[in-house]
Amino acid sequence: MQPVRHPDAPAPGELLGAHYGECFGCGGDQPHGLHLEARAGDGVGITAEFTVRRAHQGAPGLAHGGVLTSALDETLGSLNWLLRTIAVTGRLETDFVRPVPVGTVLHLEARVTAVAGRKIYSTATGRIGGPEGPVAVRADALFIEVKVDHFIDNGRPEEIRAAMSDPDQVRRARAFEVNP
Ligand SMILES: CCCCCCCC(=O)SCCNC(=O)CCNC(=O)[C@H](O)C(C)(C)COP(=O)(O)OP(=O)(O)OC[C@H]1O[C@@H](n2cnc3c(N)ncnc32)[C@H](O)[C@@H]1OP(=O)(O)O
Repeated sequence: MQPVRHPDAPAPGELLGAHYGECFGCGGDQPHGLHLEARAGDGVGITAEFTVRRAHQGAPGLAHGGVLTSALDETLGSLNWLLRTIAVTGRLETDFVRPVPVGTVLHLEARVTAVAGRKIYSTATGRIGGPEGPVAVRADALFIEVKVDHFIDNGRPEEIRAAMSDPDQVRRARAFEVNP
């Protein structure tokens, strides 16, 4: 099925903000995290930027492939905001096309390609040298829709308790509420 942008999705161009302050991908409270900033795009699409820092190296002066995959995963996960669905990564296949030096701004773009029941198919690219620059990484993903209980039942209790007692966190979680 063709993906459908939820009527209450953030407007195109709107900065999405972090879904969880401790998230390695987007959280502001993770000193070595990616601090990825995502914006709603047109249709069921997202754009995001991530600056590769020293803490993200694999080889001298180059980004670690797993970190680049994390940036793609986070960007693809941000598509949840547009579907207003809670979904987790089930499968993620990454192509590394060009090396990415430290200091690079990775310009990411992701979109949902199809939805089939609980399965959400999506694709993403990361470009260097500008939003129209050459593709350095790309990924195809399958996200699976879950209930909020997925996190409550599986997360370590102390973090779950802290998140549930934080009104800001509860407000952010509501943006992902399952469609009525
Ligand atoms: C804004 C938010 C940002 C978030 C960004 C970061 C996103 C993440 O990194 S999330 C963290 C990483 N992911 C995880 O921890 C998920 C761990 N895995 C799980 O919990 C489970 O395997 C889960 C929930 C994905 C699926 O389990 P379950 O709910 O029992 O579903 P299940 O019935 O097995 O599968 C549902 C469908 O998906 C398919 N499926 C599930 N996993 C896969 C897979 N890996 N590959 C292919 N297909 C799969 C099944 O075949 C099934 O298809 P169908 O309906 O056609 O029969």
